[in-house]
Amino acid sequence: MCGILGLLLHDPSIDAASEICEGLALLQHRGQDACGIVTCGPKGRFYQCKANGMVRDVFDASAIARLSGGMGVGHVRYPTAGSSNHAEAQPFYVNSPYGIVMAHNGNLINTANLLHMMDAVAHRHINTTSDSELLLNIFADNLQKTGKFRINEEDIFTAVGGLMQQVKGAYACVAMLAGFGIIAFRDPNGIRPLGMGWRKALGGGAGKDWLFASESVVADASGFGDWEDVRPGEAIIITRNGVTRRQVSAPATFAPDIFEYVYFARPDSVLDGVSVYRSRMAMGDALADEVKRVLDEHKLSVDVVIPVPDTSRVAALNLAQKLQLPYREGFIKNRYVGRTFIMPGQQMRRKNVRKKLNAMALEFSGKNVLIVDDSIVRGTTSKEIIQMAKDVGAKKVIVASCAPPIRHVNVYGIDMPSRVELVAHNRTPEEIAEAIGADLVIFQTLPDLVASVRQFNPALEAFDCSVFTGEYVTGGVDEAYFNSLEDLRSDNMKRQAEGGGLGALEGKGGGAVKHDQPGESKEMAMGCSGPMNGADSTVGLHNSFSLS
Ligand SMILES: O=P(O)(O)OC[C@H]1O[C@H](OP(=O)(O)OP(=O)(O)O)[C@H](O)[C@@H]1O
Ligand SMILES: NC(=O)CC[C@H](N)C(=O)O
Ligand SMILES: [Mg+2]
Repeated sequence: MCGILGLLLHDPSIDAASEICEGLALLQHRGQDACGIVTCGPKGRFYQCKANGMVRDVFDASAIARLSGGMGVGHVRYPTAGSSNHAEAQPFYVNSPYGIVMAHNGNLINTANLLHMMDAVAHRHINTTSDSELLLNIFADNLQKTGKFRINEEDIFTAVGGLMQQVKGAYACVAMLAGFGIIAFRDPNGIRPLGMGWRKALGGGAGKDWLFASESVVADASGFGDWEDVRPGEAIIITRNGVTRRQVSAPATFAPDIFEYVYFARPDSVLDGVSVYRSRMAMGDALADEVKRVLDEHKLSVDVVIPVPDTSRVAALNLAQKLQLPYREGFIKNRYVGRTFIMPGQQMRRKNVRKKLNAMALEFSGKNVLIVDDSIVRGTTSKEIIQMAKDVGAKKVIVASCAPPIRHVNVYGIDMPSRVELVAHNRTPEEIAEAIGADLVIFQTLPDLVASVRQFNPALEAFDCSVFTGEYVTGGVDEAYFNSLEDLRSDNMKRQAEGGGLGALEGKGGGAVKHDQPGESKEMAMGCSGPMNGADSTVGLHNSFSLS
């Protein structure tokens, strides 16, 4: 899950970079691997800074000062395709037919066909294994087909409409056209979130500043109001002359990813008309009923409810209140360690659970504890914390999950590529309990989870629940696809790829990408030096491209 952001200030003499940076920090929970900002300054010149790392590490005051211009696009990355190499940090840039940059949240599922098309038909070079670079090139190719020296809104809508017919998968995108404006669009199923808001222009006057962001929390923090969601299959263009929007794809089932509400989004965000916070409260209420039923069935009682910081707190508190049980913060979190689930390797994830959480003996010792988490995916967190609870004297450890068992891979922007890594895959709840060392595991039912979200916006027809059901709303996902995904992205393969250099991952990336040209590593091509970039090679990826 990545975070994307686009900002257009009415007054081009005010730099947008510092606000984009603050906004990205608010989206940090969506991606911790890499981040980037590209701004567009006078004469349509782009300025870029992107690298691996968290927002606070990549952008210091001098980096921000170099990012000139009153509009820009930003990204925080959690890789789901390609590699973690900094060459795949976003936004991506192409210089033909116009200067275009793009930030993408989601994951494409027909990349092999698209790569072939880019190579054999469009003759465009894709320099990384990122599906997002591919997506940008498809957009650019569609613009190129207009054959125009200068394009207009109509051409852009046509290009995005064409892209929506060519591309399968999940994509919420914010693009920027040099000297023109910002374009946002969302796939026809609206799988990944994206919204927009405006405020009175900084610097006064009658104009408006415009913001696009993955989550509404960014708008709250920077004074943007009238937040509304980009509609599935819609494209919106913002220039300094105003807003134009168009439904560019035929209607499809609107199916936002329910896992956004379970885990990904911040509780203070509102996505597609549903407060994430309220939905998590409802998840806690519904789970309380299921917990009561199962405990009665097993003739078990619980002394205390303990959340797993951070995400499960909201639900756990409601659950405890409904069951009239004490709620205690038995695990204390080191606030300086990020989210573990979105870390890239299993070893790192396991080590970080221990670094991040500490069990307080006084809340566990001699008690039957009910630990509540939002989800159990690989079981990394639950396995470690159950052991920690037992080490400090818990009598019985029962785990309750706000989400049903996750038995299927995610292909839409969450890095769950391998069935065998999922602790619930091919296991019954009893077997899951055994695998993670719990005395009992209790899962939310899928109808209860769906109702917890939908009750706040009955207009939502459906949700992407593929990780629970194995049903994929876009189609185009079959056994062969799962096998190839597993071959490419399972933890095992990632480890081997790290050991064997980038080639190991890239070799499977699809026929069109020519990674094996002698003497040209990906890093050289996209990194700090070389013909495309400007000066400043010593400071990482800060540079500017001249469009003249
Ligand atoms: O079964 P697993 O593979 O361990 O994945 C599930 C866990 O990972 C997430 O926590 P994370 O630490 O990423 O973030 P949080 O602090 O927001 O809860 C999630 O909230 C669960 O606790
Ligand atoms: N999680 C995401 O949205 C990832 C975006 C894109 N697929 C990447 O790997 O960079
Ligand atoms: Mg957690």
